[in-house]
Amino acid sequence: MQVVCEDVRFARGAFVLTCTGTFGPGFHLVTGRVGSGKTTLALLLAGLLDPLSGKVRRDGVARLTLSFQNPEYHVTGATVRAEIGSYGADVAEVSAETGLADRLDDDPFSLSRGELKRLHLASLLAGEYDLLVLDEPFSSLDCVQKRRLCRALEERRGGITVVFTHERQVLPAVDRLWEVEEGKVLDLGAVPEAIPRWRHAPQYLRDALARGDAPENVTFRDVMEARCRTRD
Ligand SMILES: Nc1ncnc2c1ncn2[C@@H]1O[C@H](COP(=O)(O)OP(=O)(O)OP(=O)(O)O)[C@@H](O)[C@H]1O
Repeated sequence: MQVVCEDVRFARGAFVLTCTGTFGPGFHLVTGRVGSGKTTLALLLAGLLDPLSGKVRRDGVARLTLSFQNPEYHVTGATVRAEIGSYGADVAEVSAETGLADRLDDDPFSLSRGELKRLHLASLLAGEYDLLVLDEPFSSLDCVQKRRLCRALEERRGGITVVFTHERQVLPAVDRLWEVEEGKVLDLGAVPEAIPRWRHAPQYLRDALARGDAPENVTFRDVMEARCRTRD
């Protein structure tokens, strides 16, 4: 199973995105500045945009989904109950997990942005996908929810998970790092070898590298463990 970008080129006015690379099974983290082309790449990977030239091949991918940054884009149900059901997810489970058991008959648009994001992600992650593309899944979540989301993503087995994010504090452990620089998609390689090449690395990771520590992954916990190892 893999998503292969073969000489992909996409343009909108002056903006051009290019990508050659393979998203294999595992967890991919894609970062880049505002407007660098992350959402464009997410849409191309999920097949919601077609390249102008080149090809996005989805080998062995039968079930795929894309989570938009704005949870409102996903709403189709008139009630929270109907909304959870629209994903094919278990209403009791998802409502308990999200603390929305007493809001089942409410309009999803009456929820706060964070509540709606949580509802969307919990409903979505109840499903199984060969390719799961998440655009800014951490936005609108508090720290506790971000950590829960990291755990849920890390626990996924099999398939390809691609997370596009600006998040700088709470990150999941990942297998491969990518960066988008002004439309150019760069495969930095597998973690941990890719970490020193990561220009968008959060400050805690930069500090660790500057100290000479060698974290095994990108989470704050990995940095703390590397610090302990170095001191030993
Ligand atoms: N529908 C559109 N029409 C014209 N230009 C667009 C359109 N959508 C995006 N763009 C432009 O394409 C470029 C890349 O946008 P994209 O949304 O992929 O960036 P991004 O890295 O996801 O940004 P952000 O971090 O703000 O989410 C930007 O310059 C953006 O203004």
